Amino acid sequence: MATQNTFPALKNDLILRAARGDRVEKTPVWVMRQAGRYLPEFREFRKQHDFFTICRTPELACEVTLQPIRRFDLDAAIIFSDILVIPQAMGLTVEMVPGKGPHFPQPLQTPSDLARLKLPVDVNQELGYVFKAITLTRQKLEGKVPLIGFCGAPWTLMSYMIEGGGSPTLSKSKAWLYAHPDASHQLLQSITDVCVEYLEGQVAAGAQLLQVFESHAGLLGREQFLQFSLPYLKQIASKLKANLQAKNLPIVPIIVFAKGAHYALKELSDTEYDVVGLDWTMEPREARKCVGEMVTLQGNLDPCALYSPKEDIRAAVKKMAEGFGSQRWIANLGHGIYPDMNPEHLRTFIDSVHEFTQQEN
Ligand SMILES: Cc1c2[nH]c(c1CCC(=O)O)Cc1[nH]c(c(CCC(=O)O)c1C)Cc1[nH]c(c(CCC(=O)O)c1C)Cc1[nH]c(c(CCC(=O)O)c1C)C2
Repeated sequence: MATQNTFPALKNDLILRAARGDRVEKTPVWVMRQAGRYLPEFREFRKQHDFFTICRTPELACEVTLQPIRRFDLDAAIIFSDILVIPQAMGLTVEMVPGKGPHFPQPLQTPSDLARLKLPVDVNQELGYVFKAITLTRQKLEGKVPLIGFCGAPWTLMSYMIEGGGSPTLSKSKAWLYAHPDASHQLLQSITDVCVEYLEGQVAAGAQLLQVFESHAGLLGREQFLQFSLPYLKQIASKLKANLQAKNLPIVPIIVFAKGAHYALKELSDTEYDVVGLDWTMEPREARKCVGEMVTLQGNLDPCALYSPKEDIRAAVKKMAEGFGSQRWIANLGHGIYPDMNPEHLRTFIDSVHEFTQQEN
């Protein structure tokens, strides 16, 4: 059974308090894709190392995770990895094509292809490299900020496994939902089982907060989301928390980020997730009215707002802070930061969150 390592004492627990709904003296902030191509030091590093080699080598993944923490006053680190390590663990080949993104040379085409998946997955064997990276990074962070672990949600991973890469319509994977609902549920359940064990392993390795990325929720309508996404998201949170408790591991807070699922915000808040992430299309006050007071919200500045001059970024952050209020909020962008963004504009975003949310006493 997994046992917890000992780690340096945590000096900044703002994000953990905000996630649990405890009082904070200022709003914590982190940014999706904060370790990545917009940083010149990451681009330099990538010239020397292949993407999945970085993910699979704990020392390299740790170094890249720490890059944004050295530069900015962030309140959390997120382990460098990718959501597509789960499809790899299930036996599919995934390549990262520079400048293009992920590519599956042999995606799933028909339900008979499910037989190609290597099931059940031995998570420790296939994904143990992520656990090692987490443990090393937690040590190297020296308690400066908490470390976030993550995974892709079942529908988002299923869609990559069928589309074979990014797709503007997801028409092939959505076709499965309508033409092969039973095979779709079978695949979604297999992915869910891996997600639960994978997140548990991340906590055992030292992750202090988790995020589940349902990046492709927006292309599902409400009906399809309630049928093919939400039940699996719910299963992940409830089974994970039960397993953590049974194994005497820390019951860490979990964030669900279902991009584009404005149509199911209430349902998302009625789950065992502690935090609901918002994309930039949702209005903070409306979202708060919809979800009530018992859940923390995360988000949600339009990432493209970082293209504006610094003064406008500050004004946008001030407005966002007024909308969310001072408690039960984790500041973030409404999706990941883009590769061509100026890191100094990200600094303005981070510093103005702290400036505008600092409490008097
Ligand atoms: C959390 C995370 C992810 N990827 C990376 C991280 C690292 C940690 C961090 O956030 O800093 C590194 C991470 N992952 C990738 C990169 C760039 C690859 C490179 O360096 O060449 C980086 C830094 C590659 C990647 N991997 C993926 C894409 C998107 C492709 C598409 O358009 O469909 C891309 C471009 C899949 C992916 N990967 C991820 C998501 C969920 C978040 C989101 O919605 O953006 C998704 C959808 C999650």
